[in-house]
This record gives sequence, structure tokens and C-alpha cells, in this order.
Amino acid sequence: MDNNEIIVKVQNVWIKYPMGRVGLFRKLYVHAVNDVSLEIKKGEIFGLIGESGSGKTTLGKGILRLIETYSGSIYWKVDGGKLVDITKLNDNTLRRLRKDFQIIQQDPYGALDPRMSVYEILAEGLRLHKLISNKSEEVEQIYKILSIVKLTPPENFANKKPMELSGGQRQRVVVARALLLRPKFIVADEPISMLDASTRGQILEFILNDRDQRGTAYLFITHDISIASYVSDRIGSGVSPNYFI
Ligand SMILES: Nc1ncnc2c1ncn2[C@@H]1O[C@H](COP(=O)(O)OP(=O)(O)OP(=O)(O)O)[C@@H](O)[C@H]1O
Repeated sequence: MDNNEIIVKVQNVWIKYPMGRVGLFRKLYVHAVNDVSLEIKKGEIFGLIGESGSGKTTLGKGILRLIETYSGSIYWKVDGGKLVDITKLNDNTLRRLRKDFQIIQQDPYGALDPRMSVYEILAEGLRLHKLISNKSEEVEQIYKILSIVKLTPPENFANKKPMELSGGQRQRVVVARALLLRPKFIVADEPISMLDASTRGQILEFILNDRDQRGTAYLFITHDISIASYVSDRIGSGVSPNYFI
């Protein structure tokens, strides 16, 4: 495994949110991410710490282009080995690359569609990215990932809806959904903040195992410095946002 391979490169990125107007002509913005640059290599867990509101989630979503950047470049390593600036790509091209760049969201309650079963939630990504050729392969892969995240026996969980699950079980589904696509990179945004101590330990082990076995790169967002120190190879910190006109 070449662990010097850069998977994600962020170069002088700024992200700001419009906050309304001052007077007739001037707009007020929250500058949530100010001139951030970083690189994350294959198999590396980059811990991002910082107080609440310091722009960690904004940066994580910006790296995945789930929100638009104001300026700067974000490069993803795509199949074939090239680093591509995804801030310049159109939606269709970006959609094809998304399989390899996933997110584990902060809030297991908001992250799952309440109308879908666990099976449908997991199958959606496999189908969208055409990763399976038949139904039995789909069932096999979904049951396997449910076993890995300890939602066992899988057949008991596959047909449940998110509201029938505890917070910890939902977070396991969110983790399973990201891991199932075998991505190159995952933004893990406070993946254990809402969980009890034993579930926290298990989710961290899934992430560390995935990194060790597949070389997945992670941006691991947390405000807990001891968790960041435990999982991360390197740590960066967010700073409080500025309000600019
Ligand atoms: N959709 C939005 N519209 C306007 N301002 C926003 C929006 N989302 C975030 N912000 C502001 O941007 C700043 C950074 O928010 P962000 O959620 O990235 O911080 P964070 O470090 O992830 O915080 P936390 O640890 O509480 O999740 C905050 O001041 C926040 O109020």
C-alpha cells in the first residue's frame, strides 16, 4: 500500500454564508472557513478539532462539495491516479465520482430517510453507483456490512425503519452506508458524539479497522481532543469564524 498517495488536497479554501444586508447595497457574511489548506493521504486519519461553530462541518461538507466554496481548490484522487479539482466539475461528472468520497454525518436522527427500511437505505448507494449485478449479490453485501457493524442477525434489522432503532443502532447504519461503497475517503463528522461509551468504542474500531484493511483516508471531525488524539495520525484545528462585509 502506497501511504504517500494524496487522496484529498485542499488549497486556500474560503467558505462563507450570506447573513442578509447592511443598508441598501452591502451584504453581511459569516466567513466560516478562512483560507484553509491541507492534504490527506491514503490510510491517514486527519483529526479536525475546534470549538462549536469554528467551521469544522462547513469544511467537511465543502471538501465533498455538499456546499459550495467561495474560492480555492479541492482536489480528489480519481481512478487512474489523477488529482482533479472538483470545484470546477459539473454535477454529472461529480455524481460519478461521489462513490469514493463519502460522509458519516453527525446526527443519526437526521441522516436517515424515515420512510425507507435499513435494507433500502443501504441498497440505494449500491444501485445508484451500479456496484452489484444481481439481487443475491446485493443481499449478500448488505447482510455482510450489517454483520460488520454488529447489527446482527442482519435479517432482523434489514426490514426495520430508522424510528424502530436506537440512536446507536442508527449510527451503525450511517457508518455501514458509507463503508459499503468502499470509498477512498470519508468525512466522519462527530461520528460518535451522540453514543454511549461502549458503542463509541465499537464505532471507532470499525473506522480504524477500515483504515487498516482498506487504506481508507478520513477527515475525522470532533471537539474532543482525547478522541482526536486516539484515532488521528495528524491533527488540525478550526478557528472561530469572522463576520465580514
Ligand atoms: N447554513 C448556514 N447559514 C448561515 N450560517 C451558517 C450555516 N451553517 C453554519 N453556519 C455558521 O458557520 C459557522 C461554522 O459552522 P459549522 O457548523 O461549520 O461549525 P462546527 O465547527 O462544525 O460546529 P459544531 O462543532 O457545533 O458542529 C457558525 O458560525 C455557524 O453559525
